[in-house]
Amino acid sequence: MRRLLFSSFASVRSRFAYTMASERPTDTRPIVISGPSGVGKGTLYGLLFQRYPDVFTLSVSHTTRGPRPGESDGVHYHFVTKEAFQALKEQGGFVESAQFGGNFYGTSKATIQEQTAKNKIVVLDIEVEGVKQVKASGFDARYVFIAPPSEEALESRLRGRGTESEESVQKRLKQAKIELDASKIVGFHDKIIVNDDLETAYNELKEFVFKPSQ
Ligand SMILES: Nc1ncnc2c1ncn2[C@@H]1O[C@H](COP(=O)(O)OP(=O)(O)OP(=O)(O)O)[C@@H](O)[C@H]1O
Repeated sequence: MRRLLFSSFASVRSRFAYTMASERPTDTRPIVISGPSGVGKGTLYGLLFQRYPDVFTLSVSHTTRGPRPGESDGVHYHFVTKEAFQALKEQGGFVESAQFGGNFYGTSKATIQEQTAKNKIVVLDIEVEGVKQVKASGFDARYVFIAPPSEEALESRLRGRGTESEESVQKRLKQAKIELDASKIVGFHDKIIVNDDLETAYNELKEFVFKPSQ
């Protein structure tokens, strides 16, 4: 859902001491993070990026929508035409792609390879359908699901963020049920983190990410 909104984590980040660390995980596979909108995915990986700026990076998606003011090509998105998107899709160039509101979005294999070549661990923030596609593509990654402590907490975070219309809140809560159902499939995710207390959830994420590869 990052595609709809790159979340602000300023309000919660002030609760943390700002420390930049230099360790690197030994497992450098991309990390796919999913979970319902408003659960705190962006907040959690935002903290990881803030503390390990040289280690992690968010995958830059392709989109056929036009840039919004302040967005630059290659930074916020790779802005492409529908024809170019379709051509890349036909060549099997995406690990996942989807359509929202008449526009196409996708994560290209080349983008992940380029970011990995820059010695970065790539984080993908995608919805459950995308996660299924990434898995089906045989792409080697680690899968993390961020769960809310309760449906009520999720609704209150979504409303508290102050970014959604009532219609959008309802749409996201409906989609949340689909995301939560996927989290119940045994083995679908490598790690499920309940984002109740932020610091505890962040530490769980960090611990998982830095867990030595088996
Ligand atoms: N543990 C927490 N306790 C209380 N509030 C939290 C916690 N984690 C995040 N929040 C708040 O919840 C709101 C939603 O968080 P965030 O925007 O990171 O969610 P998201 O999962 O990235 O959503 P989207 O998928 O829509 O981008 C934000 O206002 C954030 O500050």
